[in-house]
Amino acid sequence: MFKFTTASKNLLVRSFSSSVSAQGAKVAVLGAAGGIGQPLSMLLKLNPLVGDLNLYDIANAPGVASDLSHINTSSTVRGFSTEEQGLSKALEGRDVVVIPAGVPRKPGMTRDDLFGMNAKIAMDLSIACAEVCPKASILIISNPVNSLLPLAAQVFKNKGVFDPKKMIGITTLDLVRASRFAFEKTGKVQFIPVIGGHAGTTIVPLYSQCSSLKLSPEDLAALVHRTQFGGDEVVQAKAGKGSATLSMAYAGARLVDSVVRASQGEDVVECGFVANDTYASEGVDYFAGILRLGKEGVSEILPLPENITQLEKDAIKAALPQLASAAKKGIDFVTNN
Ligand SMILES: NC(=O)C1=CN([C@@H]2O[C@H](COP(=O)(O)OP(=O)(O)OC[C@H]3O[C@@H](n4cnc5c(N)ncnc54)[C@H](O)[C@@H]3O)[C@@H](O)[C@H]2O)C=CC1
Ligand SMILES: O=C([O-])CC(=O)C(=O)O
Repeated sequence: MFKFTTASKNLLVRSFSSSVSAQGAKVAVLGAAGGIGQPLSMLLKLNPLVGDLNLYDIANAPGVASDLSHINTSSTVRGFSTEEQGLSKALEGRDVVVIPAGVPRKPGMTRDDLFGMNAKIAMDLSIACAEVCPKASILIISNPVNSLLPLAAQVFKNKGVFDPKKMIGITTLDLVRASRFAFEKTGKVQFIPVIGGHAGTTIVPLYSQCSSLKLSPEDLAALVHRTQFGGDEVVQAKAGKGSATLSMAYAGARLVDSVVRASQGEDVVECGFVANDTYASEGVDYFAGILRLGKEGVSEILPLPENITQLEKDAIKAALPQLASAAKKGIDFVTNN
């Protein structure tokens, strides 16, 4: 007969022990059956702060939900398909909506090349969110983030429900990469802010904030480049079978956890791509900043650290025109469709 080890007993008890989860956050994942959606949904099922998880996809969300619903944590999981108002039902009463719905890159493509395929998906999902759960935190994973976050914001603006504190384009994977790549040099896990946007040279890691990192200019340049093109590294390694999914699921689950913890009163700092007027004088209205999260979403966009380097300042400057045109592309799509 099977005997419980102490470790397995602990796991069993921990799985059921959270009293938070019974009333925990109500989260929806849109695109939940995909490469990111499935592991992300699993990580959310394992998070005791998430009490109720709705999974929506154009294919197989009920199957994924049925599978996850057997995991012995106390949250409930339900799956919704496109039939019978599935999307609206999935969004009812949500505190947080995470959106990894959309097509991923293949080698040779930029994230911007996905715009033609993913803009309509993002627009349809944003319209549903604006109509059903306008007060939820909307966290957008789908690429190109630099265009799709402004697109979703414009949908909410047109419907008169846009709250800049509640809509974040997820750049957390850039922070996860920066932290990991610096760890490979220093042996220490540290929070390294990454600002700007989420595509190539718009990704600006602030390695100046990693005090233990001592690198030659050449090695620092290589580290910055690896961080900016970490997504391409995975796309090439997967050789036509998609882009980062598992690390993205981890990063997405971390941001959801941060938003939920902040909503419960914890002081949490993350970075994310948001409506941000720091560079408005240069025509940039959306910029990934260092965010303090609070009970109502983004409570403050923190000023950039005073000791950022000239190289980092130059990188921000170089990102601005790209960010302005990417945002315009998203906004124009809403105007023209
Ligand atoms: N922000 C970031 O750091 C990252 C963003 N991404 C992006 O995330 C997106 C998803 O990537 P994967 O999960 O690998 O792709 P995938 O193709 O494995 O999954 C996408 C899922 O979206 C679903 N879907 C498509 N249209 C939909 C709609 N209208 N409503 C609901 N679901 C719909 C599909 O059925 C599929 O299950 C891509 O655009 C990718 O570029 C990927 C990695 C990192
Ligand atoms: O590179 C991609 O297409 C997916 C992505 O955004 C990332 O991994 O950072």
